[in-house]
Amino acid sequence: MITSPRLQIFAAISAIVVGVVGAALIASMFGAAAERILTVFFITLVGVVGIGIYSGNSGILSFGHVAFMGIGAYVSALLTLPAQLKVATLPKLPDWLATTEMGLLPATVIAMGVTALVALLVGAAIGRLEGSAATISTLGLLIIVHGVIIGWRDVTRGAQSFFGVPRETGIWAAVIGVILALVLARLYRDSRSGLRLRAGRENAIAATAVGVNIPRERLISFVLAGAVMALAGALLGHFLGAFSPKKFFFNDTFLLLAMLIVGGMTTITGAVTGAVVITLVTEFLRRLEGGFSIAGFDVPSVFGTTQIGIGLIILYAMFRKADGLAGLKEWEERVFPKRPPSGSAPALQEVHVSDSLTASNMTMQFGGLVAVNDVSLTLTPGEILGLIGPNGSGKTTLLNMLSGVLRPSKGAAIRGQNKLNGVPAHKIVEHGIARTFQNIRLFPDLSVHQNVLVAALSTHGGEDADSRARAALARLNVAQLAGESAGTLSYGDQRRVEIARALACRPSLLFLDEPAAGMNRLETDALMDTLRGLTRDLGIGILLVDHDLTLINQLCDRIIVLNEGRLIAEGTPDDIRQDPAVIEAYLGRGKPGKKTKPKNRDEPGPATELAG
Ligand SMILES: Nc1ncnc2c1ncn2[C@@H]1O[C@H](COP(=O)(O)OP(=O)(O)OP(=O)(O)O)[C@@H](O)[C@H]1O
Repeated sequence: MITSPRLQIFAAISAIVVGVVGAALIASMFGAAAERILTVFFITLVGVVGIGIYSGNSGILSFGHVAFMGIGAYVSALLTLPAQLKVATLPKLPDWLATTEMGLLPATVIAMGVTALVALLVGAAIGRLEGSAATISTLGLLIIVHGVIIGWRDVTRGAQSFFGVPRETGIWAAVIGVILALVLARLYRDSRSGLRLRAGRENAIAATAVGVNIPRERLISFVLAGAVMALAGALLGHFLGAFSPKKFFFNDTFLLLAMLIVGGMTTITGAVTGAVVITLVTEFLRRLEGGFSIAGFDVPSVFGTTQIGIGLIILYAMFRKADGLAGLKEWEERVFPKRPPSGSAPALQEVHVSDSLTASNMTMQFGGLVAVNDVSLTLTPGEILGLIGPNGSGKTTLLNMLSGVLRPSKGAAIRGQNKLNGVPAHKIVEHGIARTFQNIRLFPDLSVHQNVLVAALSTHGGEDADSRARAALARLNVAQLAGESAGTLSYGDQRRVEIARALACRPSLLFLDEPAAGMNRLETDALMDTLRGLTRDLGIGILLVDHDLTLINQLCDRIIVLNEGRLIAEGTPDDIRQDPAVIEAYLGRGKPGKKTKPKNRDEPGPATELAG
C-alpha cells in the first residue's frame, strides 16, 4: 500500500521516466563522450539513491553501503566473465562457477539477490544499534568487506585489477537501472514500511508506542538499499570492464554521501539534486585542476581542487541548508499538496473490551532513587482515572512502566488475562493501550495526516487504517490541518494531533500525560469536552496525568495521588480534596522548602486549586 496521494506518485514516476529518457536522448545527440558521462552519472545516481533508501528513511548515516556495491560488482562479474578467462586467471574457482557464463541481466539479478542476503545478515545486527553506534558499525562493514575482497584472492584476484569483465553497460542499461532505482526508492518511501521507518527516524519512542517495530523496518530498508547498491555495482563493473577493491572504498563512499547530504537525505528529489550539483561542480573543477589562465594570469595547478570544492559545498549546505538543497519534501509534495479530506468523516468505533488494567506493586529504581515505590492501580474502559502529585513524584515514570517504555524494577501489570511485563514496547498497543507524552512527541517532519495514519497502519493489522485516521483527526478537530507538517503547529494543536494519533490505534485505554500543558483556558475546556466524549460515547478508559487540578477535578471519576514515588491517596475528587495527606503533600505543611500558604489571599494556592 502506498500512503501518499496517487497524484503525487503519478507525477513523481512520470518525471523520473521523462527526465531520464529525455536526458539519454539528448546525450545521444552529442555523441559517445556525452553518453559515457551520462552513463556514469546514472550509475552514480543509483548508488546515491541506494544509500538514501536506508540513510534517508532511517536517519542513520551509512558508510557501509558502498561495500554492497562492491559485492554486486564482483558477484555479477564472476557470472559474466568468459569461462576461458576464468579458467586461465582464477584456476581455483569451483567448477560450477568457472563454467558459468551468463548475460548482464541474469547476473545482475543474482548479484542483487546475493547482496540482499548478505545485507539481511549484517542488517539484523546493525538494526538494533542507535545513533552514532549504528553509523560507526556501517564503517566497520565497509572495512570488513574491503578486507574480505582483498583477502579472497582465489575468487577476486585480491588487490589486483579484476579485468576482462564484458563491457555490457551502455546508456540504455543505465537508463533502465536508474529508472528502476528511482521508482523503487520513491515507492518505498511512501510505502507502509517506509512511512513507519520515517516515523521512527523522527521519534523512536513515539513510533514504538503506536506499534512500529523499528528494528524490523530498518532491516527491510537496509536489505532493499543493499540490493539497489548491488545494481549500481553490477552496472559500474560492466561499464568499466576492470576494477579493483579500491573502487568500492572510502573515495566513492565520500562522494556518494556528499551528494546525498548536499541534496537532502530524506527525499528522492534531494538525491537527484545532490548528484547533479556535485557532478557538475566536480566536472568543472577537474578541468581546472591542471592549472588555467584567466585574464592573462596563469593559475598554477592545485592538487585536490575537486575534493576541496566538494568539501566547500558540504560546508555551504550545512550552514545554509542543513536539510539539503531540496529540503524535506519531494517536489511533487510541494506542487500537489495533500488536501484536507472533504465530506463527512467516519466515526470512531465504540470499545467492546471490558478488561481492566491491573498494576500491582509497581516499583522503579534509578540507581539510588526509587522514583515509583510499590504503587498499585486499576483502570477500566469507560472511566477516567486522574493521576496527580507534585513535581518529581513519579507520575510519568509510572506511565512509562505501564506503556512498556520502562521495564519495572518490581511489580506486575496485567491486562485481562495477559501479563504486560516483558511485552516489547511496540506490542503494548496490541493490548489496547495507547498514549501521549509529557514532552510532545510528534513526527515533526511528517504531515499531520501521516502522523495519524502511521499509527492506524501499525495497529489492528492496518485494517481500515485510512478511515480510522480520518475519524481520529475529525474527533480532535484537526482534520483541516491534515496536510500541514506536524512540527509547524501551535502547542495546542500538536497536543490534539498527538491524542488523535493515539486514538487512531483504536485503543480501549488511553494514557494522557499532561494533555492540557501549553493550552489556554478555552482550549482546555474544549479538550475536557472531547475527553468526556471519548469515555461517554466510545467507552474508552483514560489515565490522565495533569497539574491542572481544575481539569482533573471536573473530569475524573477517581483520582490517585503520588508523593515521592508512593501512592498516598485514592478516591473520588471529593475524597481527595479533603484528604489530609494530599493537602500536606501539596502544601508541604511543616516541611522546609515547600509553600505553607499562598503568597497573598487572591492568589490561588494549591489548596484552592485542589478545591477545583
Ligand atoms: N530515566 C530516568 N533516569 C533517572 N531518573 C529518572 C528518570 N526518569 C525520571 N527520573 C527521576 O524519577 C523521579 C520521578 O520523575 P517523574 O518524571 O516520573 O515525575 P513526575 O511526577 O512525572 O514529575 P513532573 O510532574 O515534573 O512531570 C524524578 O526524581 C526524576 O528525576
